[in-house]
Amino acid sequence: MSSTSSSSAPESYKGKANGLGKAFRNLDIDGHDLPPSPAPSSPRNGRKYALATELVYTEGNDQYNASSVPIYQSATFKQESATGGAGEYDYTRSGNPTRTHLERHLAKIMNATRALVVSSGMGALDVITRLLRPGDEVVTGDDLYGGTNRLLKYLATNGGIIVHHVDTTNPECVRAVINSKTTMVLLETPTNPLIKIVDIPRISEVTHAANPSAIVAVDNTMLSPLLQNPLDLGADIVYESGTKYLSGHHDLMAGVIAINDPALGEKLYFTINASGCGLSPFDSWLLLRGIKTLGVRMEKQQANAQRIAEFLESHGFKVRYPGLRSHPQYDLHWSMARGAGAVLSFETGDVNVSERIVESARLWAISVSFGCVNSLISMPCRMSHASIDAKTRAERQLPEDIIRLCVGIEDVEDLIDDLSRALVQAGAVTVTVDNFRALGADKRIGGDSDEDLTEGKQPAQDPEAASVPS
Ligand SMILES: Cc1ncc(COP(=O)(O)O)c(C=O)c1O
Ligand SMILES: N[C@@H](CCSC[C@H](N)C(=O)O)C(=O)O
Repeated sequence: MSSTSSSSAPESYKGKANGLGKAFRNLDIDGHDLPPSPAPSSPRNGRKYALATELVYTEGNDQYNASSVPIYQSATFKQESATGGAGEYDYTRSGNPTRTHLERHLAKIMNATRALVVSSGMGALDVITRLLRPGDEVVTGDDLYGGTNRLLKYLATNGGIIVHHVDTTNPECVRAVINSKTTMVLLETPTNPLIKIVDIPRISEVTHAANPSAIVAVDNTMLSPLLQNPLDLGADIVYESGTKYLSGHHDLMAGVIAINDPALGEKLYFTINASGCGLSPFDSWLLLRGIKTLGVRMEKQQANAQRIAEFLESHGFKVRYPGLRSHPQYDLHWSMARGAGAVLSFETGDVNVSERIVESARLWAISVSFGCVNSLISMPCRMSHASIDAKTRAERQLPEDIIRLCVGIEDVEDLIDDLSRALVQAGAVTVTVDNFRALGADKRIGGDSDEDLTEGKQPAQDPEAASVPS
């Protein structure tokens, strides 16, 4: 698909077959190893299609040949006899045909032998962390989604788990804390919200060498299976918030877990059935529907994100986005992923200025989350990461002024216009006749002078008084 030939991709990468030679390597195409289902979603002819095709291609054996998998909106399924005559399904907490169909479809596109779907991304992490026992040690990053940090803190406080937050961009920092009690290494890449890149293959290698029974779990929410397959890179578990790119419309909550090890799959399934967090039939149907447009949505979203990132950088902002060559881990990112995604963050140097930008935007909705078709703007320290206390945020060097942009599928010129207006209105830029430049930009780039930048000129505060150069 054309996301592979995006202008952000390194030259050496362009023209590669989207990693699909590797994708589906572990696919059980006939479904023999998958849990039984009345609704197969793998092609019966066994043919592997390109990922963009597989996203939309499903097969079922519905009695009426329904093109859209039916929603089995039933809590119970009648049995044929009272004694051990359990059919394929008995109770929706334990299993439901719509959910199974979705799980098989996800296993296919996540290049896993088994996928499981639960009621939210945090629900997925909750299921995964129930593999831990008191005294176990977890190694994780120092830049993590706030909710992930919160759950780990809860487990450290109440569950007897020891959690090490280290700089996971440096595999040596991970190696330094791994010991025989390390049972899990939990990674995000790109991280939320600092967009740091973590070397999944290297950390998996280091972890498994130090402790072969330790599990490497990767949160792939930022990229989705369209752009990165952590299981192919050495991870043991991949999980995602289906609330984001997989569904794409912010109309449902879901979490997805994918694995290749059947024994691990059984343990995770046990927890889902025992705790009752399996995804409902209606949300399973809705998520399946969303997945079918993942390819086109992501392609447009990341093309827009690339333009926005370049726009902000060209006006002197410090931008974090792996599609920019200035990203310090650009090569590492592209060695693992097939695209840069559509989340970026930038800094203004002033929390109040950032707040004004966010509040001045009109097209960009002030909202947490990402992956939606609509563009969103947020201040992570006040919103998605507010559950990390201010002291910890400071220790982990999370800039209070950071603004996160989650780019949607709108017309990119409209997005740039709206952002430009918000920057001017917020006084985040110095405006000249035909340009504008981030305040403090020249200090950041080592005093480079800019012909267009008038020394000492006051930033425009009045939106109506400022025209918006592009
Ligand atoms: C990277 C990441 N992982 C996991 C989650 C949790 O997902 P959910 O909101 O679906 O519980 C989120 C956001 O909420 C996230 O940003
Ligand atoms: N109030 C919520 C905040 C959810 S943040 C959602 C998303 N992961 C993001 O990064 O924007 C909470 O406390 O969890």
